[in-house]
Amino acid sequence: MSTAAAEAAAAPIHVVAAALIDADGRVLLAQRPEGKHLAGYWEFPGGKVESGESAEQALRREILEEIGVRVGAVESLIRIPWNYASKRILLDVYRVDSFDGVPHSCEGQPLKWVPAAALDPAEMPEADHPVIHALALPREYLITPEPGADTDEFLARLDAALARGVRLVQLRAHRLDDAALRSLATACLARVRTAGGQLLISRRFDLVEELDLDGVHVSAAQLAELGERPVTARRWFAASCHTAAELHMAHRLRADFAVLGTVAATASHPGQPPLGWQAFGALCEQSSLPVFALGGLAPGDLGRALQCGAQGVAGISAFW
Ligand SMILES: Nc1nc2c([nH]c(=O)n2[C@@H]2O[C@H](COP(=O)(O)OP(=O)(O)OP(=O)(O)O)[C@@H](O)[C@H]2O)c(=O)[nH]1
Ligand SMILES: [Mg+2]
Repeated sequence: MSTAAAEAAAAPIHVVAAALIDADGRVLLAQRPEGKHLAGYWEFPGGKVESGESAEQALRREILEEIGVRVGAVESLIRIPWNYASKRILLDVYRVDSFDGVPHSCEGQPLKWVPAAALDPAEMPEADHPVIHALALPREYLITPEPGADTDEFLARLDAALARGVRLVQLRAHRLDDAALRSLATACLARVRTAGGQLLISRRFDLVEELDLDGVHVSAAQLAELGERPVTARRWFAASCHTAAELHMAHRLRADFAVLGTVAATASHPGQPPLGWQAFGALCEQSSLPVFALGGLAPGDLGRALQCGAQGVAGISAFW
């Protein structure tokens, strides 16, 4: 085999797919036909990029061919490198909220609309599981600073962030005793839930069920010691990562998403050399998880993070 042929053989198959969303927040799924790879599973409509086509052109062509609608604006959602036993794919998924026409089955495949919150990983191909999480996650992830003595002020800041539109919050309180932590977590949870958001707790997976929190966010050091996913599938399991090895470990332990940094220099972690956007983007591309950019960033860095293939931006000081 020539070098070029070997490289082509090693390249993953680029597959584009659409998370087509209707006005009621339901997502369109198509059932894979008998006799094909992953027959019977429900997938996002789409297919392979042909040579000479851009990903977006391929998406528009596939959606017109398979479900007969013209796609409007598209938003890149997540790119998932995935190895099946028989093939390697890059599943490149776009969120499509605007389209012309009524989706219908053009190739005989059964179709159904499923509320985004009810997407069931058990009936979808494994490579699609991170897509379900990417659809459920917002673009901003607030990590609280260590709470001080003034709880009222802390809760007022949280309220202000929720009023600004934050919906995913990690309570990061490492210095409180257990009683104070339980009480603060309960107070935060009530506020976050009222705003329709979700609250994760840093490190303390032992408190998730007890306090009915929405999930846990573990440190990279904890990740290295965990033998398995520490919370049930209905809770979020997130991990802090700094390297490709840690992202890989997060994936192996079935984390739902990762936070990767430090992207820029930050006063809160002065010892950590920043990755910079380029290295951040390269690590994001290799990961099959939704990844938030963290470290020295502000909400205004979202565009840059999305260009790198990130789910969004996470932060403490500039978000608080
Ligand atoms: N369209 C689509 N394909 C997916 C998804 N998830 C996933 O693993 N795949 C895989 O991506 C590959 C590309 O699918 P495809 O629609 O172009 O091709 P196909 O297997 O139907 O075969 P074909 O060569 O006859 O077109 C398949 O192996 C499929 O199993 C998904 O959500 N949507
Ligand atoms: Mg197809």
